[in-house]
Order: sequence, then C-alpha cells, then structure tokens
Amino acid sequence: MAELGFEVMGLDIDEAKIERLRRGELPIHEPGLGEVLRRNLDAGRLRFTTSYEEAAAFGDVHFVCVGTPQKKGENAADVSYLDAVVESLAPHLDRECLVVGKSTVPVGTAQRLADKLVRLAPAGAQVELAWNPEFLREGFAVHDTLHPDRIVLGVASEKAEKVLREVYEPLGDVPIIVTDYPTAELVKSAANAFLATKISFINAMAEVCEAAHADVKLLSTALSYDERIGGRFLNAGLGFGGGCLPKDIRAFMARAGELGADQALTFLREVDEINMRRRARMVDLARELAGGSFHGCTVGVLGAAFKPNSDDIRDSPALDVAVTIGRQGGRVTVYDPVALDNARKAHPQLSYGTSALDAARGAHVVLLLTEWQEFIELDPEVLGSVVSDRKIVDGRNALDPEVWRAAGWHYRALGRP
Ligand SMILES: NC(=O)C1=CN([C@@H]2O[C@H](COP(=O)(O)OP(=O)(O)OC[C@H]3O[C@@H](n4cnc5c(N)ncnc54)[C@H](O)[C@@H]3O)[C@@H](O)[C@H]2O)C=CC1
Ligand SMILES: O=C(O)[C@H]1O[C@H](OP(=O)(O)OP(=O)(O)OC[C@H]2O[C@@H](n3ccc(=O)[nH]c3=O)[C@H](O)[C@@H]2O)[C@H](O)[C@@H](O)[C@@H]1O
Repeated sequence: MAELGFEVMGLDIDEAKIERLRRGELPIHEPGLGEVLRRNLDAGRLRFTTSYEEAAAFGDVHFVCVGTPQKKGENAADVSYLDAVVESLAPHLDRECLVVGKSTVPVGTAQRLADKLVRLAPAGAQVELAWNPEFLREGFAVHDTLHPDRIVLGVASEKAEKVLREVYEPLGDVPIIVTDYPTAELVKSAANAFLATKISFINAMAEVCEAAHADVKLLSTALSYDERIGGRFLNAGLGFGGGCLPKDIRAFMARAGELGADQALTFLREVDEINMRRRARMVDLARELAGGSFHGCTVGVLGAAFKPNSDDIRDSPALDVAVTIGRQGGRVTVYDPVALDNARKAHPQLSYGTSALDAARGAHVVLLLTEWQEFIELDPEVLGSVVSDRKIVDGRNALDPEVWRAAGWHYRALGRP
C-alpha cells in the first residue's frame, strides 16, 4: 500500500516484530519485500505501531489480516484473533472509516463482525465493514499484491465499494468483482479448495501410476495441453502443506457442516486424505531404500519449508516426513536455505546441516522434499562423493532421473516407475 503511494501504518501486538519492522528488517523470508519495506520507510510513507489508539486516529481504511488457524483438535477455524482486533480497534473509532477484512474466514464471519463493529464503535454506523479476501502466494507476495489476478470486494454499501475502488485504483486494470459478504468469503474458501483438489487429483493419479508402473510426470504433461485442465498446480509429489491450504479445506468442511451442507464437501475429506497418504508413501519409499528399516540408517533431508522461497514451516510435508523417519529410528539431518531457524525451534530433536552437502554427508538415503532451486541444480557427482550410498528419493519430481541414474544413483520418485 505504501508502494502505491498511500500513507501507511502497520500494527501488530507482537512488539518484537514491530521493532524489527521499524528497523527495516523483515520478520519473515519473502523475496523482494525487504527492499519495498526499506524504500517506503525511507520515503516516510510507512510506520509501525502496537497502539490501537494511534492506528484508529491515523487510518481512514483499516485492513485486518490476522491469523485464522485451525482450532486444536478440531477442523474448524479459530476466528478469535479477528474478534480481538474488532474489540481493540472499535472503541477508538470516533469518526467515519472503513474496516476491511482480508483474513480467510468461515462464511458468516463478516456479518457477525460488522454487527459487532457498529455496536462497539463510538461513531456507530459511520464505521463500516467490507470483506476483501487475499489470494497471494507466499514466495510471490510482492508480485501477487502489485499484480493480482482479480480483486473481490464484499461490501454492504456503494460507499464502501467506492472507497475500495479508490484504494485499488493505482493497480490499474484488474478485474474487480463486487459481491455481498458471504459470496466474498466463499470465493476464498472455494479458490483454496479448488487448488487443493487439483493437487490431490494429480497425486491420486500418481498412486494409480505407482500401481500400474506408469509415469505421472508424463501423464500431467499430456493433460496440461488441454487448456481446460492447464498445467499449473499439477505437480505430483509430496503434496500440499503450509499455513493455508490444509487448514482452509478443513475449516470449509466444518463450516459447511454447521450450515447443514456437509454432503456438498465430503470430497474434500478425500482431498485431505490423498494428500496425507503421500507423506506416508514417502516414508515407505525411503524405508524401502534403507533396506526395510531405518535403524542404523542415516537420512539426509533436503528442505524444511513447506515450499521453496519461503521460511514458513507450518504443516510442512518435508518436516513431517523428517520427524516421522526420526521417530522410526533413522538418524536424520535436515538442510534448508532459509527455514532452518524455524525448523530448529519447532523440532530440536532433529539434526541440522549447514549446507545440502553437509546434510547428505554419510547418508544411506537422500530425500529431496522441498524443491529449492539450489537442490535442483545439485551435481549428482558432487553429492555422490559425500554420501554413503547413492540413493535418492525425489519427493517433488524436480530432478532429471536420467542424469541421476547415469551418475550411478538409485533414483526413486513419487508416481514414477
Ligand atoms: N500467508 C499467506 O500467504 C496468506 C494468508 N491468508 C490469510 O491471512 C490471514 C493471516 O495469515 P498469516 O499472515 O499467514 O498469519 P500469521 O499468523 O503469520 O500472522 C498474523 C499476525 O497477526 C498478529 N496478531 C495476532 N493477534 C493480533 C491482534 N489482536 N492485533 C494485531 N495483530 C495481531 C500476529 O502477531 C501475527 O503477526 C489468515 O486468515 C490466512 O488464512 C490469505 C492469503 C495468503
Ligand atoms: O490462502 C492462502 O494462504 C494462499 O494459499 C496458497 O498459497 P501458498 O500456501 O503460499 O502456496 P502454494 O504455492 O499454493 O503451495 C501450497 C502447497 O502446495 C504444494 N503444491 C503446489 C503446487 C503443485 O502443483 N503441487 C504441490 O504439491 C506446494 O509444495 C505447497 O506445499 C494459494 O496458492 C494462494 O492463492 C492463497 O492465497
């Protein structure tokens, strides 16, 4: 928003995070965002606070993008952080303004928060709520924010629509879809459900390919030429993780159940199960290469983040596999270019290497679990010179099997003969 020329104040209750941001340091790894942060701090368009009073006095438009994680032991989303924001912000809102929800929420949340906002704000109905779901991908956050595919505005009045059109005007010619609250909330749940389904579809095909000795990589390439199907999000492998797709499909099922529409989304349970089965299959393949047991076996794991170009380890398939193998007796050493600090905090029982070669040193089996470019570019001869056995499982179908086999590696992958 500052990059677009607006005066921006960022608020978080995490004081350490705010301190770092004030110093121009990113608390997460996100390509390109550090430069944008520092440029706009220097230009004086961007500042940070932990004070709701200050934020309320400052803003004409308040974007709310706190977390909506999965509740412990349940599928449903925990929306209490959003309630906390409304309860902290609203009492300070004594003039006309727009509060805009961006978090991913169960349908019905926006209307409930809109009512609460008007009830708690001194300015009453002069304070309005809009819902404007976020579609960016981690690792591409800056690009996706400045060049969105579309903008969805869930609004209750023409005034709110006008304000948000003005806000997004500097982005140029982007399709804008104006809806009511529930449709806007559902667009987001539907988009992530579709993406998760596409990944699990190709991973289901990978399971069949494994049984039939066929090649899912060639199969997906052949499918991708059909423009109705398309090739994006059709990479078979270890499946989806992260802080969004897994929890969002579960929250969507839970909400549909509350609305009496649970039958409509039972297929998402399959999508979730297919996804989790890939992790189990990966562990089985690794154990097979280890000779039937992990005891006495050293396993080098390449990747800890849930995807490349991110240090996010929330529900990371790579770490899930690493932890499971460790629990089954394997000596696991993990390396990731940026997610090691987060991984170490979450799983101190694992060992961590200082490089890909360090993690693979002495390994009986190497597992490629997050497709960082530097792993794709590894020289099979160089890696081969540090391992005990030249055995690798490519969990992301990212390597060229012929090149690795030619270098004497026993190469295995998910969904390929
Ligand atoms: N991470 C992503 O790429 C995307 C996330 N989303 C959605 O956006 C929302 C946020 O996701 P993330 O950024 O990943 O979550 P996150 O958990 O990384 O960040 C949330 C931030 O909110 C702060 N916070 C918590 N309570 C607060 C309060 N009362 N007042 C002020 N700040 C508070 C936390 O300290 C934290 O810094 C979720 O609903 C998610 O589903 C949507 C699209 C993309
Ligand atoms: O709601 C959200 O938070 C976001 O969730 C996803 O974005 P993100 O989680 O950052 O990452 P993706 O690129 O979607 O990847 C998700 C997972 O799927 C896996 N994946 C992706 C694509 C594919 O073909 N195969 C596959 O296994 C990735 O490895 C990763 O673990 C969506 O792509 C965003 O549009 C959405 O805004």
